[in-house]
Amino acid sequence: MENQNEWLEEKHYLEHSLNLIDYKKSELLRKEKGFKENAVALKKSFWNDVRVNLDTAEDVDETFFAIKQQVELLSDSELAQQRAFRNVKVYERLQQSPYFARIDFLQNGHQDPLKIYIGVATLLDEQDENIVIYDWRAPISSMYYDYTPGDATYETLGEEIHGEMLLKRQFIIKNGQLQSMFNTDLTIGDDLLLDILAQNANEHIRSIVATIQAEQNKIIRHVHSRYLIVEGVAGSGKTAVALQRVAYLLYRYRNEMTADQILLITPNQLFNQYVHTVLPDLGEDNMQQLTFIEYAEKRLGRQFQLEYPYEQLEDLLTEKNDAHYRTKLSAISFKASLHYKQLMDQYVSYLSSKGLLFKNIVFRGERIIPAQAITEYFYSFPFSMSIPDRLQLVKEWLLQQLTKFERDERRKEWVEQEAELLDKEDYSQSYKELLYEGRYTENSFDDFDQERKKLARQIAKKHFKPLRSSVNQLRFVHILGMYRQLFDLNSPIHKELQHLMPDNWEDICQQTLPNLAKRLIAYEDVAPFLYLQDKIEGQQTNTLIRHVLIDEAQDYSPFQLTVLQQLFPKARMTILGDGHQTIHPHTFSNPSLLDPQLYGEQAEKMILTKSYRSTKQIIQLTAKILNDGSEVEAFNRNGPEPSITIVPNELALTEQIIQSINNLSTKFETIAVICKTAAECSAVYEQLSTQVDIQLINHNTKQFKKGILLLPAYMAKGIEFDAVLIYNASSANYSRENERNYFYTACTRAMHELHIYAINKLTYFLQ
Ligand SMILES: Nc1ncnc2c1ncn2[C@@H]1O[C@H](COP(=O)(O)OP(=O)(O)OP(=O)(O)O)[C@@H](O)[C@H]1O
Repeated sequence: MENQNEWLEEKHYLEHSLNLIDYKKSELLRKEKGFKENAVALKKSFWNDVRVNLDTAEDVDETFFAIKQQVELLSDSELAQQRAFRNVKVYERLQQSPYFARIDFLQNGHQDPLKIYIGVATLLDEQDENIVIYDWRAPISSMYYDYTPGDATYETLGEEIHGEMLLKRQFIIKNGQLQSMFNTDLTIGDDLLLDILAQNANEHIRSIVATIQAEQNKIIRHVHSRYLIVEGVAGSGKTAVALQRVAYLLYRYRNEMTADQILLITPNQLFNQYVHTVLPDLGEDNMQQLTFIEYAEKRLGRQFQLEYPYEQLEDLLTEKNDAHYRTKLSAISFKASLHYKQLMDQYVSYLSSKGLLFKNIVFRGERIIPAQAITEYFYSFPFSMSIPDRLQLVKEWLLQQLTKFERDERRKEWVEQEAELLDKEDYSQSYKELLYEGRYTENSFDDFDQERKKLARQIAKKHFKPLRSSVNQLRFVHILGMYRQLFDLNSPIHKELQHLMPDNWEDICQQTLPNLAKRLIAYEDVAPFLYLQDKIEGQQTNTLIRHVLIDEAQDYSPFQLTVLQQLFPKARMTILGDGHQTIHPHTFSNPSLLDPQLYGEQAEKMILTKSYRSTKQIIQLTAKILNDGSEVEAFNRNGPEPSITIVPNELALTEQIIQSINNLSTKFETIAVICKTAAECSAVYEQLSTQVDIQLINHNTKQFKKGILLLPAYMAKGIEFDAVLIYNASSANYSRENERNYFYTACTRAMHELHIYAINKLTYFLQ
């Protein structure tokens, strides 16, 4: 009976909330309509309300301010309309499921407990006085995630509030209907979590707002240190937590920070799509998302060809020759290290007094300012001036020189010839300009002369424009030449910096120079190249970004971190990763971004040891791959034992895989066949695509649909699937110790079932 009463009481509260949401939404729609009409009216009457008078300087000022005022009115009105529109969307979301939990809290010293209903946004009553639903990010809501009924505390405005949690209740509300509710003694009801984790995989990661775990809640709400490092085992919710954290920061700093001031650095475009729906689901605008190589492309892509991270990986994973493999690996590791940064710093200080390289300035095939002259001018300034400051002066000087050259060119024959070839339009344009300048009188003797001069000026200016623009962009500085110079064993720099170079520097030079000769910047050279460019041309910064989150941080090098720190000097950072999933070679034998020592005293580290993605059986098997005694705590969810099948040849392997896909398709929506490389995927696709409907995923894929997928392990990074089939985990295919993490990453993508196949002999990672 008591239960029946509680059910009715909750149904009543839900009804009341839904009515209130309806009322608030219609009020807002009414207001939004008003804002819209206002904006339209303002646009219509814009010029009626502005008296344009440009007679005197005062009139110009007055006109300017009148226009400015109108623009401000219009943008206020449009902003209010946008805000209202966004809030309507929030109400629409609340209409589906207004809240997911309730806690009753009796604060020490108070008489009556407070009933706190928790949802994805705040809902106030008609008078906007009382809170009907609390936002999950409100300080008081924190207790839902942190405590079981009993003593509970939360912090608000720097003060700790103590009391007792009398009730903790969870609801499942769908389409505005109360479907179930249950009181719980556990921090977050295991049953609800189990239910959620047992669901099928999705094309997008889901919001975990109703089931955030206490250890995750700490990360989401942490605001004290500049750098927050989160090291968590595979499937522990790092990505999910990162997204909830963004939503939390947007709420907590709602008057100071907007979504476009937060940047999530991701491994690839596929991952970008995988995560991009969570914030809108939580009622927030999306943050910016960027991959490191995309940033580098923006800076260097027009002048150079860049090697992409997947290309570097493919290259190494397919390298059969052990000696080549070792050399490549050691070059990559060194270039990712802070030793290399030190070498680069020394190099830059060397360049301050000699060795800076410039390009000749060439006009119409003729060298008009030789590089040597630029060098002399540059080094005529005191060495105490920074290189970027001196370059600014060189730039000004070059622009002046170009003005002189431009003036001389006007009198040259090629200009006259070009003037004769001009069409009517150019003539009439120059005629109009002369009239405007008052130099064309229509009855003066020198009108023709004036026009000729004007055209000559125009032609010369047009031809010098690209040159000016490249001088303005400091293109006369030969960054590639200077980077190349570093690897020239005959250059004096080699002697100067030899003490900072590793023993195999000669091998490194041999590997690097052919690429640079082709204007190809290898992935391991990208961050150092950008670093050198910034040291010479001046630091590029983005001070707008206030928070940077780096997901899969184990795959970034210390050098890349330096570049990012310098690029975003005002940003705090959340760095999330798992050392066991390090797959990019530049991070081998370098300090990990998950090491707080890289950041000094401003860093705090939190650890997540429990995995939520996979069944207990999958976690037990994948933990064996690690082979270093690390513990992965499994959430208690059971499923079938993973299988390991050894087959004699490729034909048998294809048969087995097809059979398995057919079986699994009856239970699951997303099944992934994971190969080692894209090259292997292409070959397998040939065999499988004739028999099953399979999507081949490669580095160009931006989105995947539910179904059967075929992809290399590095593309599966950060993503998960109902069932995973590992294609050929043979000892021949996975034989290098460096590939252990790679193999682990592939296997840990499975949520419910994992099936491993190998030709002849299983990789020793699983023996
Ligand atoms: N508190 C939670 N409630 C519900 N689901 C959760 C929770 N925490 C994690 N999950 C689920 O566990 C799965 C793994 O989460 P996520 O991808 O964020 O883990 P990860 O640590 O980033 O994994 P990896 O490092 O292996 O890529 C996701 O399906 C996520 O929704």
